[in-house]
This record gives sequence, C-alpha cells and structure tokens, in this order.
Amino acid sequence: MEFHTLVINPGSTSTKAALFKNSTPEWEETIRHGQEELKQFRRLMDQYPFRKQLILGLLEEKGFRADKLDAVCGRGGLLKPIPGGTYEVNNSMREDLRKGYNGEHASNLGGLIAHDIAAEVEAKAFIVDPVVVDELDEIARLSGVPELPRKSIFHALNQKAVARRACRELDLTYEKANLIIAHMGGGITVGAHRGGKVVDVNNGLHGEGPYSPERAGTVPAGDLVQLSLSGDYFLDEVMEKLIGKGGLTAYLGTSDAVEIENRIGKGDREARLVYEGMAYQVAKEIGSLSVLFGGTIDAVILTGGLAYGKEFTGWIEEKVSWIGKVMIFPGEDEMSALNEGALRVLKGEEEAKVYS
Ligand SMILES: Nc1ncnc2c1ncn2[C@@H]1O[C@H](COP(=O)(O)OP(=O)(O)OP(=O)(O)O)[C@@H](O)[C@H]1O
Ligand SMILES: CCCC(=O)O
Repeated sequence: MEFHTLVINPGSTSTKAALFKNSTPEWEETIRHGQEELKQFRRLMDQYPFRKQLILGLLEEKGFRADKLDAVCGRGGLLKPIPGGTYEVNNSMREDLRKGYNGEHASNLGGLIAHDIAAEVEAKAFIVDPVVVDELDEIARLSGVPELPRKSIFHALNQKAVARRACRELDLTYEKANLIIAHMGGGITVGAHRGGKVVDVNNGLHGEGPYSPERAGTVPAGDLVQLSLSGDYFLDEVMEKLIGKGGLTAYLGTSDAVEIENRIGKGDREARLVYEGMAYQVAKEIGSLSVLFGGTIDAVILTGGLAYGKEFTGWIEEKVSWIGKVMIFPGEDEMSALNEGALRVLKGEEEAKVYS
C-alpha cells in the first residue's frame, strides 16, 4: 500500500512542511519568519490563518492535490500531560490546543492546521509525541514543595525518534532498553528512557536542568525569589532570564554555539568557561539519571544542534563514558519522526491513541 502524509511543524521562527510517500520524503520546505512578520499577530492563535495558508500554498506550488492525502500529521503542543505515541486529533484536543492548556507554544498550531486540512479531504489527522508527553515515575514528580510538582515537558518527539534509531543500531527493542538521552538545542532536556518510557526528565521549558543556549535551567531558588521581589525587574523580565535570554545568551550575548566556538578558537577564556560549563551541567544531569538503572545502561545518546560540536560532545563524553556506550546523533529529524508515527497507524502496526 502507498500512503501519502503531509507533515506540519510550526516553530517559533519557522513553518516546516513535508510530503512523504510511505517513509520517503517527496519534498520538505522550511519557511522562515522574521520578527517583524510575526509581530503583526498579537496572540499565537492569530497566526493560524497565515500559517495554514502558507502550507496550502506549498501544496499548490508543488502541484500536489490535497485529496490524494491519507493523513496530515502536525507537531503537537502544550496539551494536558499524556503518554507518548500517535494521537488522532479530536475535538477535546482542538479545544486544549486553541486555549493553550499548558501555555503558548508555536506547536499548538500543528494539530489544529492538520485537522482542518485533513477534514476538507476526509484524511486522518494526527499528532505524535508532543512536548507534554508524561511517563514520569510517581517518585520523580516530587519536588519538595507539594504545590509545585515536577512536570514532564521535553523534546519528546526527537528523543523518542532517536531512541528507536539507536535501538535499531544496537539490535534492541525500545520497550526493553535502558537509555539516557540528552537533546541539546535552544533548550536542553535529558531523559531517562526505561522500558520504552521516559521515567524522569528535566522540564526544559520552565527552569530545570542544565543551562542551554537560551535558557537558564535550574537556578538557586531562594535567590530567584529575592530577585523577583526586589522591584528591579517586572515579572516578564524575570521570566526572560529563565527562558529566552538565559544561559549562553546571558553570559556571552549570543545563543550561537558556532560563534562561541570561533571565539574560543581565538583564545576567549570566558567563552570557553561558559561553553564548557554547559557541557559540565549536561554531564551532571546524565550522571544523576544513571542511578535509576542499577548499572545496566545500553547507551547514553547525545542529539540536537549542539551535538554537531565535536569539542562540546567530547567534554561530555569524557565525563560520562564510564556510564555506558556513548552514541552521537547530531541535529534532529522531527519531520520523519512525525511521518513515522502517522505511518505506524496507517499501516495498522499501532492503534492511534485517544486524547481526552
Ligand atoms: N555545526 C554546529 N556546531 C556546533 N553547534 C551547532 C552547530 N550547528 C548548530 N549548532 C548549535 O545548535 C543550537 C541550536 O540547536 P537546534 O537547531 O537543535 O535548536 P532549536 O531547534 O532552535 O531548539 P530546540 O532543539 O530546543 O527545539 C545553537 O546553539 C546552534 O548554534
Ligand atoms: C522543552 C520543550 C521543547 C522546546 O524547547 O521548545
């Protein structure tokens, strides 16, 4: 059987779309959005017609008739916490995406656009492994403040895709493997994958884990409270210190690791300290998760854009190679991860989960 799937991945600065025939991409396009272009929309949901039109425009430009689609698969957003897998877009999901159940994130648009394009041609609409995938062990939810339970918000789509890829290479079944995966992009999340579930992971969006190119990660909590109440900053300025303007950006004025590597090459010692500090924090996070597995770890995996940096991954590897085999998969492959999730359901290998 031949299945055609349109994949839609709305990001904060881009809209990506791809058309797959079974597992093969027919085409993939990234439309970048300047800050000025998106400024005209007051709220994220106001961007909906604009982004949908861009995708319909691409289909027309490529000469592909939408009525040949079997499925449309969008990147899922900040929904209620759910287990990993492929979900058919239904009305409760659309309502939660529209209101941003767990906050605003460009990926909230993915499932909505997928639904509307699919509905017009009677195709299926799916989302796969959204950032709110929650498979935490009960014990991992405890934070020490009962009103503030730990939350699972992480790069679920890429972590799960890379986990499956590593298992294929290692000839293991994901559902039986023990893996620690560090996704290192604009944000950094490090997950413990035990038996096909991510049983502990830092919340990469709301201030936990290693600092990253744009985020602060875990900070001294008491000092943060004092800073917030000092009267020197508005609330959104404090939030920006945690997300958007934290980490490398706060220390070095850029989130571009390639530029930082160039500075280090020219002898900039501050750049080296801060960049190496990020590797140190990732290694510590991997080390802390290693105790969950009782000594049997099949692989420690480094992925995301920062994993292209050889010196950077070298610093991490130096500190964690005693834990298990280190595998490096630079970049991310979210478009084919979305397609594969839809394809497993279309082929009947998996049943679509129901969001409620
Ligand atoms: N060749 C490279 N060497 C070193 N670092 C790189 C390289 N290419 C990209 N990066 C760095 O990777 C980071 C961005 O990673 P990535 O593209 O995965 O992030 P993103 O998709 O914007 O965010 P996220 O992965 O959190 O969703 C940037 O700091 C960028 O400079
Ligand atoms: C941590 C969730 C994914 C992102 O960085 O946006």
